[in-house]
Amino acid sequence: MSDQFTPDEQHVSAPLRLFNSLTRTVDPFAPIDPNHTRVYSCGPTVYNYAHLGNLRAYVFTDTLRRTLLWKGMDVTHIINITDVGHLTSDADAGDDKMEAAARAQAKSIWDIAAHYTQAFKQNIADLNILPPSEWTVATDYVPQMIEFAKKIAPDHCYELDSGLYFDSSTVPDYGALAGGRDDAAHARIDPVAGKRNPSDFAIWRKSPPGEQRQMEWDSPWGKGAPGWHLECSVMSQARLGHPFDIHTGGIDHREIHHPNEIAQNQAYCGCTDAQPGFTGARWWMHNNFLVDRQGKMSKSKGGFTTLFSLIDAGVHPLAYRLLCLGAHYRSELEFSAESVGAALTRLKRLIMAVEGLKSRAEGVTWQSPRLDYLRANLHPKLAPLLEQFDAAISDDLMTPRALPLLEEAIALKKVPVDEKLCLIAAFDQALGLNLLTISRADLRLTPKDAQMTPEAVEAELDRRQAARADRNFALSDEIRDALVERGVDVMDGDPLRWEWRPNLG
Ligand SMILES: Nc1ncnc2c1ncn2[C@@H]1O[C@H](COP(=O)(O)OP(=O)(O)OP(=O)(O)O)[C@@H](O)[C@H]1O
Ligand SMILES: [Zn+2]
Repeated sequence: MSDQFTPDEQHVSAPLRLFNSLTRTVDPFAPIDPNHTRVYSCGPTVYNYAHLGNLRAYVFTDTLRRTLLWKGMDVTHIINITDVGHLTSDADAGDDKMEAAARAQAKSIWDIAAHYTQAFKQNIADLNILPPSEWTVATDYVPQMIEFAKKIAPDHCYELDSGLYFDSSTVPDYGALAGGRDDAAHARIDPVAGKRNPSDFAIWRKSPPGEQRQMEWDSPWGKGAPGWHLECSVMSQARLGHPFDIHTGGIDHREIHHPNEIAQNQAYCGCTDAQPGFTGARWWMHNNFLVDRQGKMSKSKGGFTTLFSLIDAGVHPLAYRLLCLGAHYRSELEFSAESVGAALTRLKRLIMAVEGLKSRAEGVTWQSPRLDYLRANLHPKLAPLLEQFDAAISDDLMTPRALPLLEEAIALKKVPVDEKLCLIAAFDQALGLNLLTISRADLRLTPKDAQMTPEAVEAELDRRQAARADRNFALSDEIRDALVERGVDVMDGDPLRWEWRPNLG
C-alpha cells in the first residue's frame, strides 16, 4: 500500500473550514491552485533557544499542514529564519535582538544565528514536525529586500535620520487585521521622533553614525539593516508569490507584524484599487499563546522553558506535542508541571495500547493506509470514527475533538486488530504522534539529574527478583524503596518493569 494520500484517489468527506483572522469567521477553505496550498509561517528569531510557546506556533502549523495533506492537497510550506532585524520591541523601539545577544555572549552574530538555528531544527525534529519545503534565511534575501523597498519608497515611504519609514496612511484600512488602527497603542510602544503617524514603521534602519553593526549592508538610504516586517513580505513573495493561500504566526503577530506586512504587500502590488481585499495572502491564521503562571511564555521576559529543559527533566517531547493537540490552537493553553505530566501519562497509555495491538497483529500488513482504501474497507464499527475524525480536523483543526476518537478506536472491542491499526496509522498521519513507531521504552527518557544509570536500575531489579524468589520480602521492599527514593517507579507485573518519575520541579 502507498504511504501517500493521493488527491484524486481520495473521497474527501467533510469540507475543510478554517478560521481567517481577516474575517474573524470560520470560512470554507479552497486553495488558489486546485489541490496545492501555499503556506508561509513566520519563523523564529534565532537569538536564543525557542521556548515552548514559540514551539506551539509550529505544532499548530504542522497540524494545519498535515490536515491539508489529509484532505489530499499538496502543500508548499515556507518557514523563515529571522537572523536580522527583529528589535526588542515588535515595533521600532530598542535594539536588534540578534545584535544584543551577540554582544551579551561576546560572539559573532553569525555564530549566534547558526547555533540557535540548529537548536530550533532539532526541536522541530523532536516534535515530529514535518520539515518545511524550504527554510528561508532573512540575510540571504537582503538584495531582494532593497529592491522591494526601492519600489515602494516613492509613494509610500519617507526618510528620517534613523531610517526609511513606511507611511501607514498611504494604504487603505491599515491595521484592519488587528481590528483597526490603534494609534494610541503604537504611540505607547514606539517613541521614534519625526514619524508622521504613530503606526509608521521602519523598513530600513540606518546604522547610527560612527557605529558599526555586525550585520549591515549598503543601500540607497545608507548603510544599515532591513526591518523585520519587510523580511516576511519579501521572502513570502519570493518563494510563494502574492497572493498565496495561508500566512501563519502567533497571535501577537496579528497586532503589528502582520498588519505591517499587509501594508507593504499592498504597496508593492500597487493593486489596492483594483483588488480592494488584497493583503498578500488569502488566509491569515494565528495560534493563541502558551501561558504559565506569569502570563505569556516569552524569551524576552526570561525564565522560559525550552524543549531541551523538558527533555532533561525526563519528559518525551511528543508529550508536549500531545499537550498542544489537546487544546484548540485558538485557545490559550496553560503549561504547568501537572499539564505536561498528564500529557505524558496520556501518551504512555496510547503507546502501551498500540504496542498491545501490534503484538497481536504480527505478520499482518497494517501500516500507512490510503484513506480511500480505508473508507471502502473499514469494519462497520470503525468506519464512523474515521468520518468523525475527518469532520473534527476539518472543522478548523479541532484536535481536542479528534483525540478522544483515537482513544475510542483503540478501546473498541470485537474489531479486527489489523483494521484498527490501519485506522490508528491514518489518524496519526494527521496527529504526528509516531504512535506506531515509538515504544514505551523509547518514552523512558533518563532525566539529566538521574542518580542511577538504567543498567544500574535493571541490576537492582534483578537483585530484587532474586530476593523475592528467596521469599526475602524485607530485602525486596528495601530495594524498591531505595529505587523510589532515587526517582524510579517500580512496576510489578509489567514487562517494562520500571520508569523514571519526571522531575518537573
Ligand atoms: N507564548 C507563546 N505562545 C504561542 N506562540 C508564541 C508565544 N510567544 C511567541 N510565540 C510565537 O512564536 C513564533 C516565533 O517567534 P519569535 O522567535 O519571533 O519569538 P520572539 O518574539 O523572539 O519571542 P518572545 O515573544 O518570547 O520574546 C511566532 O509565531 C510568535 O508569535
Ligand atoms: Zn513574519
